[in-house]
Amino acid sequence: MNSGRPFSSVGVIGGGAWGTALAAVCANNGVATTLWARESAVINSVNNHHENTEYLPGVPLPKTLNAADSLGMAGEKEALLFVVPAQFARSVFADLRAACPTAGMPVALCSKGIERSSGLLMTEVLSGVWPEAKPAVLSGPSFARDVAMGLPTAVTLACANKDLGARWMATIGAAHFRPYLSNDLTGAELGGAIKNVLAIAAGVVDGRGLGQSARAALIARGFAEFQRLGVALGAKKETMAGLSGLGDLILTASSSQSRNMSLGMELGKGRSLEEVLGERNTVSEGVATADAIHALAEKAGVEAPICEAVSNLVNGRKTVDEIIAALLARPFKSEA
Ligand SMILES: NC(=O)C1=CN([C@@H]2O[C@H](COP(=O)(O)OP(=O)(O)OC[C@H]3O[C@@H](n4cnc5c(N)ncnc54)[C@H](O)[C@@H]3O)[C@@H](O)[C@H]2O)C=CC1
Ligand SMILES: O=C(CO)COP(=O)(O)O
Repeated sequence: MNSGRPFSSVGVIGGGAWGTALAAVCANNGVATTLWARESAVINSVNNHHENTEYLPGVPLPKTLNAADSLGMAGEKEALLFVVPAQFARSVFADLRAACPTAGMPVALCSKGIERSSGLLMTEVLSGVWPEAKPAVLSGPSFARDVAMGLPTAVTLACANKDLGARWMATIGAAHFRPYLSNDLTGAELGGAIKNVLAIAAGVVDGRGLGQSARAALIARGFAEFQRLGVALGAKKETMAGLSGLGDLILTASSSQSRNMSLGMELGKGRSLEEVLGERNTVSEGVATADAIHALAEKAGVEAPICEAVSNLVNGRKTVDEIIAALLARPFKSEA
C-alpha cells in the first residue's frame, strides 16, 4: 500500500473523551491539531493544564494540542475528525459547512451511532447536510483512555478513495494506534453502532446475575443478528467480522469500562434509565441507536430480537424480567 502524506493540520470536532484521545494521537504525530469543545471547562483545562479534566481526567495531553470553542477554526484546517455524539451530529455538520468554504473537506466520522429521528447513518446525515465533504469512517475496539495512555489498539479506517485513506492512515496511525484500511464505510459504521446496543444487553445479563455462559451466548447470538442486519443493510460480511464489527463487540460487551455495558448493568440491577443517565455526563450511544436499529431491522424484514429487546427496555415498554422470559421462550431453531 502507498504510504500517504499526513495532513499538516486537523480540527477535531468534539471535546469528549474520544475526541480528546484522537486529538492527542494527531498532535503526537506532529500534526497541528485543534480540539473544538463546547464546554469552557474543557477548553481551559486543555489549554492551561494539558488535560481534559471533564471527560478524560488524569491523562496528560501533548502541550502542542490546543482547544477552541469556535468552529471558525475548522475552515483553516486541511481535514476534520468528527467526534460529536450521533444525536447532535446534524446541526454541527450544518455549522461546519458554513464555517468551511473549501469544497471537498475530508471528514473522518468517528462517532458510533445512528440518528434516531431519521434512521440515517452518519455518512448519510453528512451527505444530506454537507454533500461537498469527503467522508471516511474510523471505528474499532478502542477505549479513549487506552488510546490516550498509549496502550496498543487497532481500528478500521474506511474510505472510498485509497489515496485519501492513505493520508488518514499517515495522519492518525502510530505504533500504538494501528489503522487497517477498508472501503466499506457502511460496514464500519454499522458495526460501531450495533455493538453499543448489544453491549447494553450484555450489561443487563451481568447486572441481573445470569452468568458468564449467558453472556457468551448473548454475544454469539448478538453477532449472528449483527451480521444478518449488517449484510441486509449493505455491509460486507468480512467488515462485520473485523475490528469495527466483532472486535468492537467483544470489547464493549465484555468490559464494565464501556459506558453502554455499564449502563446495561445498572438496568439489569433494576435501576431506571432516567436515574442512571442522570448520574452521568457521558454519552451511551446505544440508548438512542436501539430504536433506530430496531426500526431499520423491521423495515428490512430482518429478525433482530436482542436489539428489539433493548429498544423495548430503554423505552419502558417491557421490564428486564419480561424481556428475559420472552428471549428464553423463543422457539428452538437452527444456528445459521
Ligand atoms: N469514549 C470512547 O472510548 C469512544 C467513544 N466513541 C464515540 O465517540 C462519540 C463521542 O463520545 P465521547 O467522546 O466518548 O463523549 P463523552 O461521553 O466523553 O462526552 C460527551 C460529549 O457529548 C457532547 N455533547 C453533549 N451534549 C451535546 C450537544 N447538545 N451538542 C453537541 N455535543 C454535545 C459533549 O460536549 C461531549 O463532547 C460517541 O459517538 C462515542 O460512541 C468511539 C470510540 C471510543
Ligand atoms: O466504542 C467504544 C470502544 O470501542 C466505547 O464504548 P462505550 O461508548 O460503550 O464506552
